[in-house]
Amino acid sequence: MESYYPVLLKVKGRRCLVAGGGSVAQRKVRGLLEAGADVVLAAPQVTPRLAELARQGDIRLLAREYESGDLSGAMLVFALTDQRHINARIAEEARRAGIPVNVADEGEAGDFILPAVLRRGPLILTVSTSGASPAYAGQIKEQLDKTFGEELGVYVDWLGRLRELAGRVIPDVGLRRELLREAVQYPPPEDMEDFNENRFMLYIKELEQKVIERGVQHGQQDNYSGN
Ligand SMILES: C[C@@]1(CC(=O)O)c2cc3[nH]c(cc4nc(cc5[nH]c(cc(n2)[C@H]1CCC(=O)O)[C@@](C)(CC(=O)O)[C@@H]5CCC(=O)O)C(CC(=O)O)=C4CCC(=O)O)c(CCC(=O)O)c3CC(=O)O
Ligand SMILES: NC(=O)C1=CN([C@@H]2O[C@H](COP(=O)(O)OP(=O)(O)OC[C@H]3O[C@@H](n4cnc5c(N)ncnc54)[C@H](O)[C@@H]3O)[C@@H](O)[C@H]2O)C=CC1
Repeated sequence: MESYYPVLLKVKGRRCLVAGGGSVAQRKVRGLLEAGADVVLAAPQVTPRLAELARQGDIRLLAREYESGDLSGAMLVFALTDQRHINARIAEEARRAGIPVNVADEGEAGDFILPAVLRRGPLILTVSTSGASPAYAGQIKEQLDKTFGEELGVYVDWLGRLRELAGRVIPDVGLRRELLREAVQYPPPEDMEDFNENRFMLYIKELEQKVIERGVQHGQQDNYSGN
């Protein structure tokens, strides 16, 4: 079994070439669009949903078989046809062009594989079995879906704003770090929708006070090292 290296890629506005227009392509295109990719899809037949996306202008459809050269200028390539030899040919062309490729019918033949993905605003939970059992990755995602509600997205958004604010108002790196670690010990506040900067400042002050008190207890109030 391969040992894969997980990353989160920035694909916004970047061209991603998808060959194939079946249910697998539909799932992967949805993930690409969620991340703002510029999707070009080559396939003689596509699902109704993919046809609709093309009609709406959300993806560019080349309504024909994949042709050599279609992948030029792409950041990522997806070989998702039901023709094993075609997928292998596309993977070979991508490799020659130095473009990472995902191969649907033989994961290990590609350069990268996709995890099951659950999004809650900026919080992204991903699950992979390294190709051992895609169905199990999907099942764990379903379990996470029940555990992690939509409010987690609001909470993480809020933590992002707290962090941005802390960056502006707390120059001391060590204190800031203590504070931000402390902040995630809090349960999500009930009234996050009523967020305003004053409330935020109160929250930060409260946390800051806690950190300082703890520093005093340990006789380290002037000794935040930032490490
Ligand atoms: C290697 C990988 C490469 C890649 O596609 O990137 C790959 C490869 C293959 N999948 C196959 C089959 C199935 N794939 C799914 C579902 C998903 N497959 C996904 C990823 C991956 N699939 C990568 C590994 C990820 C990992 O292991 O963690 C998910 C997680 C993400 C996504 O696709 O977006 C998505 C779930 C998303 C969700 O639920 O949210 C189901 C379940 C279903 O359809 O309900 C089945 C049938 C049951 C089964 O086989 O388990 C086959 C055999 C094809 C054949 O028989 O011809 C191959 C070929 C091979 O084994 O190499
Ligand atoms: N990686 C994964 O998560 C999974 C992978 N698979 C594999 O992925 C393959 C595709 O699965 P589905 O989408 O369900 O198949 P599908 O049969 O629904 O769709 C196949 C698509 O490939 C297109 N196609 C055929 N020849 C082509 C060519 N020369 N150029 C461009 N497009 C071409 C067809 O027009 C069609 O749109 C399956 O053969 C299977 O081996 C299947 C399930 C999950």
